[in-house]
Amino acid sequence: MLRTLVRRLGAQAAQGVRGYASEAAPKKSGAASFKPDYDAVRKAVEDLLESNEDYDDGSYGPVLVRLAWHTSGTFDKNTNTGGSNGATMRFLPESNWGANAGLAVARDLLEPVKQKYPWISYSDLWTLAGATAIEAMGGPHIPWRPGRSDYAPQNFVALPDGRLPDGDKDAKHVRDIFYRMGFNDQEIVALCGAHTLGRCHDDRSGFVGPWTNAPTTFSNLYFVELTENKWHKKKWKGPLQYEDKSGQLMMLNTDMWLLWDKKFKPYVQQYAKDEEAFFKDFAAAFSKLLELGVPFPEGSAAASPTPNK
Ligand code: HEM
Repeated sequence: MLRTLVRRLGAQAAQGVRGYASEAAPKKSGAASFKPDYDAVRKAVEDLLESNEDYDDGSYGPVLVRLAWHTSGTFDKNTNTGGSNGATMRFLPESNWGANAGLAVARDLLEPVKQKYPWISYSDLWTLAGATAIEAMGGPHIPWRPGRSDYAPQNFVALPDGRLPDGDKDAKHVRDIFYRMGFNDQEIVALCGAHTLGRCHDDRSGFVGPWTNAPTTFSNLYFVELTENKWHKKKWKGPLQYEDKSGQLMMLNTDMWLLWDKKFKPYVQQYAKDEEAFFKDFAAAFSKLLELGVPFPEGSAAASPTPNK
């Protein structure tokens, strides 16, 4: 029964992979002198960020950060499954999960970079693109190292849906999801500070609006808004979300729970006051997120090919 299921999912996976470049390993000829240039990949990603001024708030940065997070946030420490290794979001059913709605934009955006630098795995590319976007939008340096590989469609086992968080749920749900990945309360709050970027789209998640008035700049503004603004339930037919008096800014129920929960709240308050602490904690937690479940060679510490400038 299990075997049939795996086979069926494998077949779906093969459908889901259509349209992506084949898994090209670094060319063997001249392999001795081949040195992957990750800085060139970073540069190619940076060039894409503001390549379309009509897209959202003028930057693809936020959706690239969401791709890096969703490809990594499937990790389950108890079964050691999920995570960025394998880039399984290329395949059905994960590519079609409701939680991943809209991420085809980010995956397709990166496709020309993959074509130009075929030696990089999708899993390294997607995570490096997220780290690059954070830095390019004014955020901290994110320690990143290569080493992820892509599963061939026939070798991959589909993950169960439901590993990513739902915005209309409470603190227990948030803890269930992030503890499963191996994060603690402080890391959870730091990571959710990424909502300083980007916006919700009604045709993706069903929610609408940005969390801050500067959604293409990485800052601690999300925590400032959360603590200093006044939030009330939005009156509409859509899913439960909160809005401020202006009606321009929003918070998800899970965002509000960071403020309402006694153990989360001190970190929200700290990060609202101290951007440096937020940057430091975010960089550590985001780097950890991108590495969950990746079988790096022993002894290779997280390090970026582009050191902090
Ligand atoms: C309780 C945890 C979380 C929940 C429930 C949640 C939920 C959501 C939802 C519903 C959206 C809107 C998607 C859309 O309509 O386009 C969103 C966007 C976003 N999320 Fe989260 N998220 C969570 C944690 C995180 C984390 C940990 C990160 C990164 C470290 C992150 C980064 C982002 C970014 C950057 C966007 C904006 C994407 C864009 O503008 O296209 N989120 N999130």
